Amino acid sequence: MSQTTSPTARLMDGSALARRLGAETAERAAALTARTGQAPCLATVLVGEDPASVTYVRMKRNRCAKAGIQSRHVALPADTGTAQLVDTIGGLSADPGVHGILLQHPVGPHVDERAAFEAIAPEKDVDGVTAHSFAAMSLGMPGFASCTPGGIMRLLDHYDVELSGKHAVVVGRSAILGKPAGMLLLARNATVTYCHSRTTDLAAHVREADVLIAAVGRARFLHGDQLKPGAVVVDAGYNVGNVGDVDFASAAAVASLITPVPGGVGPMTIATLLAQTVDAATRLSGAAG
Ligand SMILES: NC(=O)C1=CN([C@@H]2O[C@H](COP(=O)(O)OP(=O)(O)OC[C@H]3O[C@@H](n4cnc5c(N)ncnc54)[C@H](OP(=O)(O)O)[C@@H]3O)[C@@H](O)[C@H]2O)C=CC1
Ligand SMILES: Nc1nc(=O)c2c([nH]1)NC[C@@H]1CN(c3ccc(C(=O)N[C@@H](CCC(=O)O)C(=O)O)cc3)C=[N+]21
Repeated sequence: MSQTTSPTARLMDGSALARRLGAETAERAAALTARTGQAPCLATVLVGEDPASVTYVRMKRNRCAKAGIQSRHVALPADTGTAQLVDTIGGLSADPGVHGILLQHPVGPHVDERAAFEAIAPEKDVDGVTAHSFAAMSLGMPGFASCTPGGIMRLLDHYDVELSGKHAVVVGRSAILGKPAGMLLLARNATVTYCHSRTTDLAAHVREADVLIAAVGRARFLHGDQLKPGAVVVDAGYNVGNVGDVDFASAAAVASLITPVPGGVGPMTIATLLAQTVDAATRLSGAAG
């Protein structure tokens, strides 16, 4: 064994864990369909034709099909206004054939995305984007977790990452990622620091992180030389060219555990969405778990 080999972090394999969770979800979907005669159904709503968004939604629908979950796609033109979008989502909220609703973010600057999210009935908010879901999650009440943060927590738990008393630093504070990720870590007794575009001396905060969540949306924004040795690094970034927010090679030499991109947080997001869709369908059908 060479003394000069740099320590290499263990990978947190999101693809493998997502496959396991997916198989479990497929079993639950099949059992529910057999019991009720109706398969769980996820409605996906996409405004415009942004190529990345089109791809994500297609991935989600393919994954649904594999798990025995029906999906219903609603494609709206790019110039759809807030009122029309709210109306469409309101219709899906009231439709008994739909159990979960996903509005793909972002919807474009001319639409009030918050208003559109709030048109999702809380019991169908399987993507965990409504104020109701955020509050429930933050207060430890029953409800759907925001999918990406929920997937991150499943991954951290699977790899037995201790969170209590640890310093978790979340870089990013968006409504569907950074902010709820911090709330879930806080609920698990981590000491949480949020960093964002107005943070002064980001590097000083990042250096103190036992657990680092990168949710910035800038390719290779964070590097190994900024990390505390042995840190657990979760890269939620998914940027053009399929690269994360963390420079993987340099970070893997310093971290104890790290998520790859692709193959880390992304698959866990979709697996969480599907699991929560079956949860919603189970509750809405009145069938026992
Ligand atoms: N794998 C998955 O399932 C998912 C991946 N993503 C990926 O995660 C990344 C983030 O997405 P999302 O949260 O939606 O992005 P947003 O653009 O909504 O948020 C980015 C956040 O990063 C902060 N930020 C931007 N620049 C800096 C900087 N220089 N220093 C510190 N903070 C900064 C912003 O701060 P401020 O608030 O001050 O503007 C903001 O809070 C993207 O790469 C996206 O593709 C997103 C969702 C799911
Ligand atoms: N309301 C809403 N909810 C979201 O959860 C949401 C959203 N809007 N808008 C866009 C982002 C992005 N996102 C991804 C999900 C999975 C992968 C994923 O599975 N990626 C694979 C690679 C897939 C491939 O490119 O082949 C991986 O990382 O291994 C990536 C990105 C969810 N988002």
